[in-house]
Amino acid sequence: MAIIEQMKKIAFIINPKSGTGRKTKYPDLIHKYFSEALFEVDIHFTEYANDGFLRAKEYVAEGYDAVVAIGGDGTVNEIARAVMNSNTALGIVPCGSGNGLALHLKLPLQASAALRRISKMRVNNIDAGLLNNQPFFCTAGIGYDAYIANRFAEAGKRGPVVYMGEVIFQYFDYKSQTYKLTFDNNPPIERTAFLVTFANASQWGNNASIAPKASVTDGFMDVVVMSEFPIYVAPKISLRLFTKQLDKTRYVEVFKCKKLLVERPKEDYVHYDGEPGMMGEHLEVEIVPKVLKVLV
Ligand SMILES: Nc1ncnc2c1ncn2[C@@H]1O[C@H](COP(=O)(O)OP(=O)(O)OP(=O)(O)O)[C@@H](O)[C@H]1O
Repeated sequence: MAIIEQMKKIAFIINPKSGTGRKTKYPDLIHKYFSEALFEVDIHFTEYANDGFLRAKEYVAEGYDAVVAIGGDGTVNEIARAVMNSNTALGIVPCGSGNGLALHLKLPLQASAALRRISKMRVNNIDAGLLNNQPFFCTAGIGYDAYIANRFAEAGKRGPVVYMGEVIFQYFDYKSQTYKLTFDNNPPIERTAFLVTFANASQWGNNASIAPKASVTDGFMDVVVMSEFPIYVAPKISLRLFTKQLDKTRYVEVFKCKKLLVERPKEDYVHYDGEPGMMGEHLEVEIVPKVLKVLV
């Protein structure tokens, strides 16, 4: 961990659509913690999806020391993608529905506390994941969680209540799939799985610890393969998910690797940091060590 000295230029990108709370309070709060004497501050409210990525790229080109994402994991992903492999650090003020990376990094969840922490400008370098070259920083996945991410996006409403509703009601319709998995240089294995999560960090968000032992600085990805389970064990699995013991259930296998090839029956849903997407039957997932500077 190092301290960035003479930190001057910091930008804040606010996603007004993230989570459920209003974002109008942020400019005043930011000016409270980032005095003009010490910081050159710029604030940008996103106007459309991917605006955060494009604006953050401009901040990188303009030599900003940090770009702070004020939003959920989708906003964090957009800005992290833009600043990775540069000298610009990512800051996070979590205000989404899941806040997976912020929770994994144990960052303050409350806005004032998060801004105060960011103003200290402490930097750590973390790994990133690539799913068919699409960067993710927390988790990406296929199977049920990807299906849910896509359903949640289609629901048009945000928030944990809508999300949990999707998780519970879609369970009954979802059919597990068979995947061929090749970890690093090992012989391929086949698994029929309810979901497969590629974890750089431990969290899906909301403290649901899908890969309790995952580290964002170890240069490895934890791959969680969950097989289909009878509905009566769902409460026990949920309990283990929220008590960081999911790896102890017999429906879960965890593999550590740097690279994974997945072959699946057809083009299908994926998610990266909870963002919905569609990809082909061949997937290549890998970890790229220490490519993102984060304010911790
Ligand atoms: N102004 C905007 N209008 C519409 N969509 C936007 C806008 N700005 C950003 N987005 C998109 O909003 C989506 C959701 O944002 P984000 O993930 O930050 O919030 P969330 O879904 O509420 O939180 P979480 O991911 O933690 O559950 C992202 O896909 C992002 O690209």
